[in-house]
Amino acid sequence: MGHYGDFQNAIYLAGTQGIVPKLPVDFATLEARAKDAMPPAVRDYVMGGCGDEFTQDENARGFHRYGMVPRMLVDGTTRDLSIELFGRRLPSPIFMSPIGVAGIATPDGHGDLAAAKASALTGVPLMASTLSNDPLEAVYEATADTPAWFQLYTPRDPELAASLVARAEAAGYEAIVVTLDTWVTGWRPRDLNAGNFPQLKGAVLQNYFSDPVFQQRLGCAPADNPAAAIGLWVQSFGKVLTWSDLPWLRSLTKLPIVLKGICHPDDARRAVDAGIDAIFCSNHGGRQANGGIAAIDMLADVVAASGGVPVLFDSGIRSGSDVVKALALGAHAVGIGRPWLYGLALDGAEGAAHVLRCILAEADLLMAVNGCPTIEAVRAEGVRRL
Ligand SMILES: Cc1cc2nc3c(=O)[nH]c(=O)nc-3n(C[C@H](O)[C@H](O)[C@H](O)COP(=O)(O)O)c2cc1C
Ligand SMILES: O=C(O)C(=O)c1ccccc1
Repeated sequence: MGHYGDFQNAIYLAGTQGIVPKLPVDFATLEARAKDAMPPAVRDYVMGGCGDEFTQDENARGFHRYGMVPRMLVDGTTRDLSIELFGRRLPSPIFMSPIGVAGIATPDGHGDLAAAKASALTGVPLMASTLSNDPLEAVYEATADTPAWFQLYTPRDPELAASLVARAEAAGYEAIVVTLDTWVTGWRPRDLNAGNFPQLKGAVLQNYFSDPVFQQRLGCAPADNPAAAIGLWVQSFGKVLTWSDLPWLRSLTKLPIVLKGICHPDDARRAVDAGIDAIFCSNHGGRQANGGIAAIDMLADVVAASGGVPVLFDSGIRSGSDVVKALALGAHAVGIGRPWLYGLALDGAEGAAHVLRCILAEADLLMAVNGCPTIEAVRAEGVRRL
């Protein structure tokens, strides 16, 4: 339960004292500012996608194809944006999607801790990436009282996979999110033209370097032989998961398991039949495959196929209105990706928190204006396809 729209009052009130927000409240200006602020290697990696970035652009453009119709004479004085997920009541329906290079997006190299702090400041859960500049235990600590989930890039070495999952569970993460679409890297011209792949320079590999199984396989401390450590990471990364691996994944943890990267309703159905706890409809922000349909255009079908199992969604969310549209199309919770990273790059934890607050404020005010003060009402009202 939150009055997220109050953030707007605070901005206008500060304005009467001549104070304007440190960061922009809209995505376009934020992106332009972040573009200038990020070092080129981070900028290309974060802003770029696959091929000519058709799918990446379509993800955001796709939201223009849906419109809400306002309802009047509804008492929207108090709004309830809370949801229930993984046995918890969460104050809002948004979460921070995993971003593997957050660690190098702040000058101190501790962007993952700053992201976790933004989560703590806002109550918006962080889906912490396997690719991190700080070990997952430290990232979890920094999330404080806000629940956090661990995103798993499943290593080829089953014992290393088991170790990462066990560490995440022991640390306190409340779900394991298995990303399915990134066992091989998609064709990314911006990074290829610059010959830039941060992981190969040793960035964001701390979850591996701090892992006892990884260290045992390496035979020395990663710091003693960084080149060998990076080489072992290259060998370890990217298990090719198939349906037959789901029982093994299930055996690794008691936590809820989420599958990230499902866009086809048949895949959603099969995952639900296999006992998966939640589906994450996402095309990785157009970073893995170009030429694909906008993720938002598949959401309703995935929801219909999931038979009531919660469907998380991301890819192209840029504003509060995008969040509300995704909810109206049946998403249970909505992931924010690049926008929080841009906030983080501009002003650390405070910058990421600012972006999340803006998105929540817009969603809250939109629900008020549209006469849909609860998420149930948003879903019942739905959206029109233009
Ligand atoms: C720079 C960057 C790094 C990412 N790293 C990861 C990752 O480590 N794990 C993962 O599952 N998804 C990763 N993603 C994908 C996001 O979780 C999310 O699906 C995507 O950003 C959604 O698209 P949008 O940001 O354009 O809305 C990454 C995305 C970006 C932009
Ligand atoms: O950049 C990404 O989106 C990402 O998550 C990733 C991670 C490892 C290898 C390739 C891509």
